[in-house]
Amino acid sequence: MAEIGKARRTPPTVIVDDVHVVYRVHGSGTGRGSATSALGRLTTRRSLPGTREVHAVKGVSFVARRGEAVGMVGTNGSGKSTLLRAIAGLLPPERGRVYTDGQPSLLGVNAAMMNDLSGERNVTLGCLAMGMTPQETRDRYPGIVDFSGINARGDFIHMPMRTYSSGMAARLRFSIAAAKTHDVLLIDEALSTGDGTFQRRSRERIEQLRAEAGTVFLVSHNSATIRETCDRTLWLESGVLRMDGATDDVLAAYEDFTHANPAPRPDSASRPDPGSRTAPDSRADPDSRTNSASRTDSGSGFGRP
Ligand SMILES: Nc1ncnc2c1ncn2[C@@H]1O[C@H](COP(=O)(O)OP(=O)(O)OP(=O)(O)O)[C@@H](O)[C@H]1O
Repeated sequence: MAEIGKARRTPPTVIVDDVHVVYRVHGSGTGRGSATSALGRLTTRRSLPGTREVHAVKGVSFVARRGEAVGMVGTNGSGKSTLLRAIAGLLPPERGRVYTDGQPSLLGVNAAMMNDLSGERNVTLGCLAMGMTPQETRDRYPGIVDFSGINARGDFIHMPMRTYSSGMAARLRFSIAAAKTHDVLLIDEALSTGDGTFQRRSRERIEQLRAEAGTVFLVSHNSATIRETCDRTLWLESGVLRMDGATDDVLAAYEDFTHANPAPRPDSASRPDPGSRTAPDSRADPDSRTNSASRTDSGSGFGRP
């Protein structure tokens, strides 16, 4: 477990101890089965015949400390988002434990917002959901709208969110989440959306959040973003933590790896590496997925949503 320089002296905020996360994908079996047989499987914890398991995170351990911004890199399907969700307490580990000091907040580009409601209503709901009082919500509202830049080209904040571009929606989501000081803020690719100006503002806000004693995790495929934001980086590959260290060292090793192992071209998609990727159809149908929840071993520090 690598720990970086001066951060070693500050208290830990996240301890990930030998965490494994397994997805169970149902739907490749032949019939639906009876209620009695389903009940039997529940009580004996046997899987449905035809259930596929995806071992997305395999024995990952590390400690993150107050004031650190930790990048997370890895090729597609390497387990970065899954690990973030496990740290956020949204996916129970199959094995191992996650301990957090304070409430982790996951900010992903897919975080739920109400598309039929206006940006304004979403800001209010988001602030209340993060635990702000109605008065705090009213006080922060103008700052959030300003930060997002949503109104730069007209009065979009009063329009339904479904009229926003994906970049605008991501900016508003980031602005809502960044309005609060988080103990542990988990950001999944949020900075890669939005224009250059917004990305710069986001980086500055992450710096402030760090200074305000939080810990920030940032998943991104953009090495420049990771380099500018994080001084420590974790590299995940096929669910395994391959490297944990200073960002420059980890990115150099990761970039060597991706040059030596370029991503498969679309015409070779018919020959996937069965060890590293799930068949695409298992991600396509949300109803066919069940997250492994047979055993919840996560630490007591979690506030479950
Ligand atoms: N809900 C799910 N059900 C089944 N398998 C899943 C689910 N979500 C992710 N997976 C699988 O788990 C593995 C890790 O996926 P994950 O999304 O964590 O990777 P990632 O590193 O974030 O990928 P990317 O960089 O493409 O966003 C992949 O094999 C993926 O297909």
